[in-house]
Amino acid sequence: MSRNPMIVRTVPALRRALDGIRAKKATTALVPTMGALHDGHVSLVRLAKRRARKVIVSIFVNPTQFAPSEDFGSYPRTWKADVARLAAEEVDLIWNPDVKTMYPDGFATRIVPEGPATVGLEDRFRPHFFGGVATVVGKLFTQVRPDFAIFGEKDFQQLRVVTRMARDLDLGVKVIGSRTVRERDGLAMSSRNVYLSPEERLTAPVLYRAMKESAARLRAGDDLAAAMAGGAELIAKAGFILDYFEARHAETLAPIASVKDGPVRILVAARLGKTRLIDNIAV
Ligand SMILES: Nc1ncnc2c1ncn2[C@@H]1O[C@H](COP(=O)(O)OP(=O)(O)OP(=O)(O)O)[C@@H](O)[C@H]1O
Ligand SMILES: CC(C)(CO)[C@@H](O)C(=O)[O-]
Ligand code: BAL
Repeated sequence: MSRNPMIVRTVPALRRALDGIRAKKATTALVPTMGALHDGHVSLVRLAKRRARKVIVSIFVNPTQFAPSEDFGSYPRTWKADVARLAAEEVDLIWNPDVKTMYPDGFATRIVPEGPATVGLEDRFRPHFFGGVATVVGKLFTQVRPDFAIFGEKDFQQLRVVTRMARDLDLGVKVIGSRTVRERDGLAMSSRNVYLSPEERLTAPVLYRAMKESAARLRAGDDLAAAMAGGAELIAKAGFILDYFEARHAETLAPIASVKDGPVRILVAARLGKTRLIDNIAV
């Protein structure tokens, strides 16, 4: 079955659509995306449907989370295919503002997250990133005012930062994390995977294999530094340029010295040719 979602592009049209939904006292869940949808995004939509009666998906490639040297201009844009996928999932509303709608002339306000979840990892290599994400997600939450918002664990640090922001600013949104969907060979699905050459695509699952190997060593009682160095070496040998390969506390994202320091998550970011991939797993 397939049902065409309503598509809105201006704030007044969004308000009218949401008034209609709220008049029916329906609960709402928002799935923020940058489009180029894949099965990972679809899994978020399906979780949203289980949580709420009405599902809103935003599609907006947010310029403020890209550095000038990054891929904002070339980021994959697949509008028609995205709408077809969301129709097949019977999504109710697509919120698709343009850049001028989100950032009108004179826009001069930013949400700057701080605290342990923002220390290191992505923030070290993309220092502009969480300010851009928090600002746009803060706007999306105030525009849509959903009961729930679904984010993927694939972007684990983002999930933690957004959860904290929603609480800190009393945005009234319950942020829910959804597990990472992988290709059959373990590679985490990502819109940027289309950048990989056929040869790089064969190498890319090494990230997941390295995390699994380090996790197994940690579970077997290996020293944390040694287990992490082993994983990092595998990744470098496969031809990646490693940004980070770290074990952190799964809740606070604080650095840890031993697996006894709490539930542990391994997080990785590495570049293969011109493609930067990130991933993480629980230990
Ligand atoms: N493989 C996946 N499994 C589960 N959720 C995912 C997956 N990939 C992305 N998501 C989630 O989808 C939401 C939208 O992400 P986005 O549109 O940036 O897609 P992406 O595939 O992560 O793209 P990118 O290549 O830019 O990282 C985010 O909450 C993200 O964590
Ligand atoms: C949350 C998000 C939609 C904000 O632009 C983006 O960072 C993403 O797609 O993960
Ligand atoms: N999925 C995270 C969005 C970004 O890398 O810009």
